[in-house]
Amino acid sequence: LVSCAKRAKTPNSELAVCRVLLAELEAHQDAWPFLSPVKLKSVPGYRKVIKKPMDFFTIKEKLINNMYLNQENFIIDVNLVFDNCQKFNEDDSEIGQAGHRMKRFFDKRWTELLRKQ
Ligand SMILES: Cn1cc(C(=O)NCCN)ccc1=O
Repeated sequence: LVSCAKRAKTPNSELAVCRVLLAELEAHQDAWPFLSPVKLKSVPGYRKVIKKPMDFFTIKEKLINNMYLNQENFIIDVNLVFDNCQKFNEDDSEIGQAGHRMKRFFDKRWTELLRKQ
């Protein structure tokens, strides 16, 4: 048969990759600073400095509630976690180092997973 047009990627297959990626992020040994929202009451200055807090638990909730229309919106939120971390923490701090390691891991994995599609 004449080759048919490439089937459009259904949104849920795009989001399936996001669920796989998020599970890997949560399981990473350096994920501990990012697993839940930063406690604004117990971290002085965080509320003022970080305009758009984000964390892996919030991302999971948004995935479950279909609040991501595509991969791009998911990637934006994950990168927000790491950008917030770099803004608020010194690079040589425990949390700063964890953030850099998590970002490197994420960048590697989503290019691997997306290049495969
Ligand atoms: C990502 N991040 C986390 C914390 C924190 O205190 N997390 C609780 C770990 N149990 C503080 C600053 C920050 O940028």
